[in-house]
Amino acid sequence: MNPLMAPFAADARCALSVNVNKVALLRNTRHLGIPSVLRAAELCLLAGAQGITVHPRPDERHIRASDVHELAQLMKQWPQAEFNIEGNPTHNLMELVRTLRPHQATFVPDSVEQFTSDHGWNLPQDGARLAPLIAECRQLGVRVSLFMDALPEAMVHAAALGADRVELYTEPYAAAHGGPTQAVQLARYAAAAQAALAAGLGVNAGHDLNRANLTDFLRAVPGVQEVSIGHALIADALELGYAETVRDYLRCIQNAYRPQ
Ligand SMILES: CC(=O)[C@@H](O)[C@H](O)COP(=O)(O)O
Ligand SMILES: NCC(=O)COP(=O)(O)O
Repeated sequence: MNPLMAPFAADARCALSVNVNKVALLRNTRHLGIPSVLRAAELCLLAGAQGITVHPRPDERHIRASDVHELAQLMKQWPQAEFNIEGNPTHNLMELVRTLRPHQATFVPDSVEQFTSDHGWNLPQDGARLAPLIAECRQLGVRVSLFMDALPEAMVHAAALGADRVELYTEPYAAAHGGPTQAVQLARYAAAAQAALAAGLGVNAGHDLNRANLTDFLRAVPGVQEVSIGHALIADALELGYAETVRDYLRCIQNAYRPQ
């Protein structure tokens, strides 16, 4: 085995799920099939990532439905790792979930041509549309996570809909990191996570997390079971390679649980 690929003793408390959207974005600028989304996922898993995330958008600007099918096949070779498919369940997500039954479906309230995700569900307002789709996923054996702003009062509504987890939308924290409002933001996320845990939900987090802001986030926010990271991680990998980059993110997670 290539020594660069030796397994990394990752902290099991918080899984790193690598979002490979941006590999597909680069691939789609030619008709050559490079860089390979499948190979990227495989290299990240070999380096110790505990999951792969994709967010196939309806316009297929990056991840295509065919990528999701191929990745689902690949994931069968990685029984300890999880496959997380994100998207709007009223657009293209449910068809993929019904066919492929990933470990987790993350419901995101994006419009069809959304530039990137920038808000969570509005609960209880969106609840009536979501409840039957959540129930269907759970019947299929697929865990449901709802993409949510860090609003403690909304967590009880997410639990009442039957969701298993929430994914806290972390862009506002990432934007505040290193500035005067970082502590205020972290307190908001900690309160939202506590409310989610108290309501019986698991807690995921993602959007604009990176090597600079990840450890501080996990130190402050209790019970985060999974972070899904794509944009910054794939950008880092262009400089460092997938293996070194994934390991560096796993180190950031480990450091969060070390005594300070
Ligand atoms: C829900 C979420 O935060 C991510 O899925 C993010 O939206 C990635 O999507 P893009 O890669 O299209 O920006
Ligand atoms: N759910 C968030 C995700 O998958 C990746 O978001 P980003 O790191 O690309 O911002």
